[in-house]
Amino acid sequence: MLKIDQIWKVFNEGTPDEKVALDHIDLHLQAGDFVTVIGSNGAGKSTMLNMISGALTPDAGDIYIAGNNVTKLKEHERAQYIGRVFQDPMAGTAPSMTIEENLAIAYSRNRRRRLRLGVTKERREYFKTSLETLGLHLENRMNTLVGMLSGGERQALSLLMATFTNPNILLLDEHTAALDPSRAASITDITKTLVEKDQLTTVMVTHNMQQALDLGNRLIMMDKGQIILEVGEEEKKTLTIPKLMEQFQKIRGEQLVNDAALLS
Ligand SMILES: Nc1ncnc2c1ncn2[C@@H]1O[C@H](COP(=O)(O)OP(=O)(O)OP(=O)(O)O)[C@@H](O)[C@H]1O
Repeated sequence: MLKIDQIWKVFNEGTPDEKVALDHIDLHLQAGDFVTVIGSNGAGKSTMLNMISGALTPDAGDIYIAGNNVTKLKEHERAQYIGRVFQDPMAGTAPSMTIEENLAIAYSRNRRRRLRLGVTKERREYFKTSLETLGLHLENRMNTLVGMLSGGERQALSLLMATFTNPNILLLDEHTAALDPSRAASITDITKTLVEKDQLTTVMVTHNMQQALDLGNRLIMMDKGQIILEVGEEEKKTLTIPKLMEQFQKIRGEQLVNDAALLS
């Protein structure tokens, strides 16, 4: 479903600030794979997500989604393949529109040809049922402006909207990092539910190692622009934070930076 083939990206090439952000990255995901991505600050995690979404283009290498080479497609041209939730709860939704209006926009994406008039009631029922799956009672607040919602509620709505079109790839970019622990836990649960419901192929960047272990069937660790560790389904079931730290030490010959967020 997703094939990242020898991606290379350097920022500020030829200047004193030159930085190799991605150093020949390879990643292949089968349909339904859910990979969690961890790594220290500046490892290249966001750059990799930006490559997949088309926000950045690689200097070398190719990206395939559902068998299509999308390397040269601009972000809006590959939006049909991708759902994305950002760290900032304000980023994925329109605050001056109601919950229902936000959902209607997300629902209509990629459905232009299939959209028929006169299904409003049906659609509203679908929105309600979908909102119920979040367990936040937002189905009773369809006419509330999204700007009035808490960060957690907004992030849950962003997740629902990102998955509405059944994207080929769901990108989660530290989407629980800005929330307090209980709201983050709730969004983690909702993520599990929504991804499992549609068996979405998912790439989730997180600084929270426990979350990286709890979610998904695969895990990768990045460092200095490289994928330095890939953990498959079976191994992931028995993986622990100390084991991960040990692996890092073995590969890099140094301790994983003592980053409080990474270890939270
Ligand atoms: N637009 C840019 N211009 C110049 N350098 C950049 C740019 N974007 C990222 N970088 C650099 O590329 C490297 C990888 O950055 P990236 O944001 O992908 O790391 P990350 O793993 O997501 O880090 P963090 O966990 O801190 O968000 C870093 O050294 C960063 O400073």
